[in-house]
Amino acid sequence: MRSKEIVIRDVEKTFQTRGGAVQALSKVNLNIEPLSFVSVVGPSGCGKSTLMNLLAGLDTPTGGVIEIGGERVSGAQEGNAVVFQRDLLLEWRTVIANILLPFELHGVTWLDRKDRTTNRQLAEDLLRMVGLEGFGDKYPFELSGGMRQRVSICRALIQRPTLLMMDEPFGALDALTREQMMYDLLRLYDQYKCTVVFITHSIEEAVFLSDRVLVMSERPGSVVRDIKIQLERPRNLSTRMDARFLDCVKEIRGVFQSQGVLAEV
Ligand SMILES: Nc1ncnc2c1ncn2[C@@H]1O[C@H](COP(=O)(O)OP(=O)(O)OP(=O)(O)O)[C@@H](O)[C@H]1O
Repeated sequence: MRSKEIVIRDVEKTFQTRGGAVQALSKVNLNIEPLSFVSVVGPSGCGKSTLMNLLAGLDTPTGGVIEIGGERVSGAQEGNAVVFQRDLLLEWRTVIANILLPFELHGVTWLDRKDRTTNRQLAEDLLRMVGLEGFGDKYPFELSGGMRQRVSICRALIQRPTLLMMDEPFGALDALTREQMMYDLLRLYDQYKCTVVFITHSIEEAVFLSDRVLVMSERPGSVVRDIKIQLERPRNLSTRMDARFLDCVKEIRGVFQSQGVLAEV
């Protein structure tokens, strides 16, 4: 399956809570090109996860429409994969069995010997790509936080998604692991080409990874700046010293400062 254009038109989301209505999103308008890597940054609580949940079909907008390849999103769609901040691995399954879970959920028979061999090979290839060769028979509790998140990324990619959505996937990791995960993710993106929508609090991470960074306002969130990142790929350590990288980071900081989200002491 091929990645398709995403169109988000006048999308709004209001939650009805016991304390009253909470408007999370206000008139979000966006087009996302197939195969692009788009990051979303914004202040805490501005509606980033809400937007991703709507895109993933895990919730429905209270206004506007989201279309993927011209079809209105209504419910989880084939070809979509989501990685959350918490890895959500099943503790009683080995690493390989966790990665192969989507096949079982989609009804591919576990007993089919040929599928089983091919899929296991795919899982092992992915593990090798994220530096976890030989860890297939371990259990999640035997892995570090970074290793666990690598496994959950493998589980998403084994489905060969056309749209990969990642909600703060490195948010719970230490700084060094987080940096390594960025390099790993770019390698995987290069190999497993698909559209990526990536939510992060880190401006540097967003600029380093993306073709485009969308900056959201405070709640009710909407897109207040759409920045094209014109840094060639493959990106590496020296990209982070590039004047254009630093300019983009500065521009995004400037947006937050002008909104009063970031203040200097
Ligand atoms: N299911 C829900 N019911 C009620 N309110 C909700 C629900 N989900 C989110 N909200 C509210 O919507 C707003 C946006 O939440 P959301 O989680 O999308 O923000 P976010 O930008 O992802 O935040 P963070 O960066 O802190 O993770 C918040 O005020 C939140 O309290």
